[in-house]
Amino acid sequence: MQTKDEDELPPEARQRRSLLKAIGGSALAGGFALGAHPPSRAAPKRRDDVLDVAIIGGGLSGLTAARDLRLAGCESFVVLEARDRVGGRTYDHDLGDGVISEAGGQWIGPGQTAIADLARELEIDTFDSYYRGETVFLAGDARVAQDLGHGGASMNHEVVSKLNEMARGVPSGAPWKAPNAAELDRLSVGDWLAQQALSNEDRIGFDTSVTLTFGTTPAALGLLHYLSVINSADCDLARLESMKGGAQETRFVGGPQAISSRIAQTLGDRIRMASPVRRIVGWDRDVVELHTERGVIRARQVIAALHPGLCHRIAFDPPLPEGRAQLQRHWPNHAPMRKTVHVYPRPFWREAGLNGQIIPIDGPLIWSYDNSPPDGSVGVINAFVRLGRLPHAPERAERILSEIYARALGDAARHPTQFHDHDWGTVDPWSQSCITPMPPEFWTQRGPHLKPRVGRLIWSGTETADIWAGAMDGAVRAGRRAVMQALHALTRV
Ligand SMILES: Cc1cc2nc3c(=O)[nH]c(=O)nc-3n(C[C@H](O)[C@H](O)[C@H](O)COP(=O)(O)OP(=O)(O)OC[C@H]3O[C@@H](n4cnc5c(N)ncnc54)[C@H](O)[C@@H]3O)c2cc1C
Repeated sequence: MQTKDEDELPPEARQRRSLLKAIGGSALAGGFALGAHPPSRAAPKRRDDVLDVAIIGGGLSGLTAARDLRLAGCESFVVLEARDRVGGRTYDHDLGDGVISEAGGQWIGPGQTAIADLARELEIDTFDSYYRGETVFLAGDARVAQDLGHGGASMNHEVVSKLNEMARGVPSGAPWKAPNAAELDRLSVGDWLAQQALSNEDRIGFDTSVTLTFGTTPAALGLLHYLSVINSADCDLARLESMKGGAQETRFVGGPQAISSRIAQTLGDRIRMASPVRRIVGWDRDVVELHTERGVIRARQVIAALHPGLCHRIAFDPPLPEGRAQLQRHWPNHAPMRKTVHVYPRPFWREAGLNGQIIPIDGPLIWSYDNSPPDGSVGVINAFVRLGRLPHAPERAERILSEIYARALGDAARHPTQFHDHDWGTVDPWSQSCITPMPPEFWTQRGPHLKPRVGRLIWSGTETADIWAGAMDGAVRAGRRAVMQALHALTRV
C-alpha cells in the first residue's frame, strides 16, 4: 500500500523508492527509510533516533542533496544550517515590487546544465544578462567607451588560445592528475603572463578578468588552478569570462536564492536553521554524532556540503587523517567579495548606448554592470568593489560610487533611489570565498585529499565538483554525487 507521501511523489521518484526498498532498505516505518540491516548480517542494532543521513549546510549543494534523497525515497535525514536563512553564497536583495538584485552567486552560462536543469524542474525561469552597447573604461581623467560585443574583458587572442590549449591537459575535477601538473603548479598566472609579450592594455584585461573571477591578482593565482577552471568552461576562456555565450550570460527570474528557498519549503522540519555544527564525534563508527548548539544529531552517513575552509572550524573526534586535516587547514581562506547595488527610476544609460559596464584601472570600483530586471522597470547598477578601498559607511560608499558612475554614465547617476552593500567578508562568519583562488603548489600538494570520503563523512559543496567547481553549477553536481555515495553506503550495510 502506498503512503500519502508516496502518492505525492512523481512516478520516477516512486520507482526509485521501490528500487531502494528492493535493494534492502527498510520499509518506511517511523519515517526512517533505508538503513535497515538484513538480519543475517552482524549489523548494529537499529536505533530510531539515528538518521540515515545528516547534511551540513543549507546552500545549493546541501539542499540539492536533500531534494535528491527524498526523490530516492529516503526520508530519514536532516539539514543543519548555521545561518537563519538558506542559500549560502546565494543571497538576493529585495528591491521591492518583486525586483531583486543578486549579492552573491548570480549568473549561469553554457555547459552549466546541472543548475539549469534544477531551476527548470523547480519552475524558475531565466533571462539574458544585459550587455548590449558600450563599456566605459576610466583611467585618470580619461574616459573611453568601446563596444566589446560580448560583455567581457578584452584580452590578447594569441595568449588566450595558448591558455585554452594548455587547459585541455588539466582535468577540471582533479588538476593534480595533469601529466605536467608539478611543472604548471610551480607558476602563478602572473609568472606565466610575464613570459608572454603583452601590451599594457592586455595586462589590464587579464588583471581585471582574474580579479573578477577569482577575487585575487594573477600573481596570487596558481596557473594549474586557472587552467583547470578554463577546462571546466570547455577549454575556452571566453566562455568563462563573457556575458554573450559565456558564464555570465543568464540570470534567474527572482534570483538564484529562490532555488534554495523553493527546495527548503518542501523540507519542513527536516531543515534546522541557526544550527551550526561545532563538533563531529565518531566519524569512524557506525553512528556519527553531530554536536550543534541546539542538540546532538545522530546519523549513519554525513554529507558535509560546505566550504573546506569552514570544515576546518569544526572539531573532529577522533582527529581527521592528516592529509584531509592539512587540506582543510591550508585551504586558501578569506577571499570574499563585496558587491553593491544602485537603483534608479529607469536604466537611463541604455538611452545613451551604454551597457552600464564601467572598468576603471584603479580606485574602489573593479567593475560595474547593468543588473536591471528583465522588463527594465527600474534601472539597477551592481558593482564589485575592491576590498579595503571603499568605506563601509553607506552614505559615503554610495556617494563615492555615484560620482564614478556619473563620470561614466551621466549626471543622472548621482541620484540613486536605493543603495545596498554586501561585504561577504564582514556580514557573517559563514562564507569564506566566492570562487577559491588557489595559489601555486596547492593542488599538487593537497588535491588528492579533497574528495575521498573519510569514514562516514562524505565531502560535498561546490569545491568538490568535477565540473564547474566554485560555481552554482558545481554545487548542484556535488550535492547529487554526495547523495549517490550516501545511498550506496546505506544500501551496502
Ligand atoms: C559575491 C559572489 C558572487 C558569485 N557569483 C557567482 C556567479 O555569478 N555564478 C556562479 O555560478 N557562482 C557564483 N558564486 C559562487 C556560488 O554562489 C557558490 O559556488 C555556490 O552558491 C556554493 O554553494 P554551496 O552549497 O557549495 O556552498 P555555500 O553556498 O557556501 O553553502 C554552505 C552552507 O553551509 C553553511 N555552513 C557553514 N558552516 C556550517 C556549519 N559548521 N554548520 C552548519 N552549516 C554551516 C553556510 O551557512 C552555507 O549556507 C558567487 C559567490 C559569491 C560570494
